[in-house]
Amino acid sequence: MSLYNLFRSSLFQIGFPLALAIQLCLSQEQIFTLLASYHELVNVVPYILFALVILLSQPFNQGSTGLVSLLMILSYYVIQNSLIVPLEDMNRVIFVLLATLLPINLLLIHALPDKRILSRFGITFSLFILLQLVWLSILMQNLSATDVNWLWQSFLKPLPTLSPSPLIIILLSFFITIFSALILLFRGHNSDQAVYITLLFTSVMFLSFNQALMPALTASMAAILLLISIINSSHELAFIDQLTEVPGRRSLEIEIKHLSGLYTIAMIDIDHFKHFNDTFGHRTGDEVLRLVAQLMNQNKGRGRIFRYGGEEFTIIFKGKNANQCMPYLNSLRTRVAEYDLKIRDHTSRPVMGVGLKAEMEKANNESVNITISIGVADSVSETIPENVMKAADKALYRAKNGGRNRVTNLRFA
Ligand SMILES: Nc1nc2c(ncn2[C@@H]2O[C@H](COP(=O)(O)OP(=O)(O)OP(=O)(O)O)[C@@H](O)[C@H]2O)c(=O)[nH]1
Repeated sequence: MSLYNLFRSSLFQIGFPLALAIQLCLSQEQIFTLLASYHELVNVVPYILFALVILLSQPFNQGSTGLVSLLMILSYYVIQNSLIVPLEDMNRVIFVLLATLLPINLLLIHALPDKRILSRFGITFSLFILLQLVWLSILMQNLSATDVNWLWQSFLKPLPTLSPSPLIIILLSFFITIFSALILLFRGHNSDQAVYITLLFTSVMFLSFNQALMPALTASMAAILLLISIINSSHELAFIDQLTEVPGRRSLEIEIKHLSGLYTIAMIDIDHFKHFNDTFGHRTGDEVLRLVAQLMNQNKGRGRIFRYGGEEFTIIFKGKNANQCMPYLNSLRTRVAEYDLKIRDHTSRPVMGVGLKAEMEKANNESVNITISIGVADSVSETIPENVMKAADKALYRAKNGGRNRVTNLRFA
């Protein structure tokens, strides 16, 4: 698995914030000592970071991450301005309502569309949050301290030795965070990652609420991870091909600009792909593109793979001449040709011409094989990267004309 795929895997997206949260809990004493003289500043940092996330979420189309941050900034404001530890009387009501409503609102974001904050949907959700704040303040005015203390002792089961949070709140945060992690694991949207990160750190925050600086530290950690997630998703959108999940044309153009010394460029093209698409449908065609990318990824021969466009891929091998790359490219060609592709989704194919029906029925019972042609050129006789690429393209053209399913290097053709 490449480093890029590792970072993108749901397990990493769940495990990395979890490891950070555990580390934060374990080293809180040392961190508090380190930051003792910057108390005021540390308390302000979450506002700055969440405001930055909200601002960036708009142009980068990460509406859910923006809404998560909006919820966090408001909750953090309530914590800093209305909650005093140790929790007593009315502070207990604020704490319980906040520690209940925040995770539930965050969980709700999993089910909502990923729309920008400055959209009709985003504004409606913001008003919904505001409504809850109004309800909270009305409730506060109508509850007496005696009611609160009775509720606290009878139903919420405080665990003063473990945490300022009552047992029910700890369990609620715990289960909601696990549920969110499962959504991230099985669905894996960007918004799922944002909700999970925030739920995880708010759970830690409510668990160790009475520790100095802990609300500020957990909130800051969550905000930093949200910022990284926004930057990462926009990088992905710009540089990674969404279908095959390998770097796209823009990445290739940048890579080409930086090529020097010895290198080889291979241009790879799926044979008769138009016919394949026409016969089995565009969606099956997409599956083939993903499969070829996957086969290339499994054994890259230390090359970097890009989707050049359409059904064409490029591999750049640094520090190798074309001859040294031939065994790998030939083995890739053979592996693709020998791969028995089962046509899975017949019902979702577009309606096809009558003449293709027989071919389709045949495919219901049998597997299909595809082939690729490859053109190779290196920097031995040509030093300008664009020209090496043109030479590889020319070699690919020769491979196609020579009958396809072959690797051609013009120097040795
Ligand atoms: N399914 C799918 N098809 C694509 C995609 N991008 C390009 N294509 C199709 O790829 C086909 C490329 O066809 P051609 O360039 O004529 O080449 P070919 O049929 O592979 O023929 P040869 O290259 O000569 O073997 C076109 O039908 C495009 O519609 C894509 O992302 N998904």
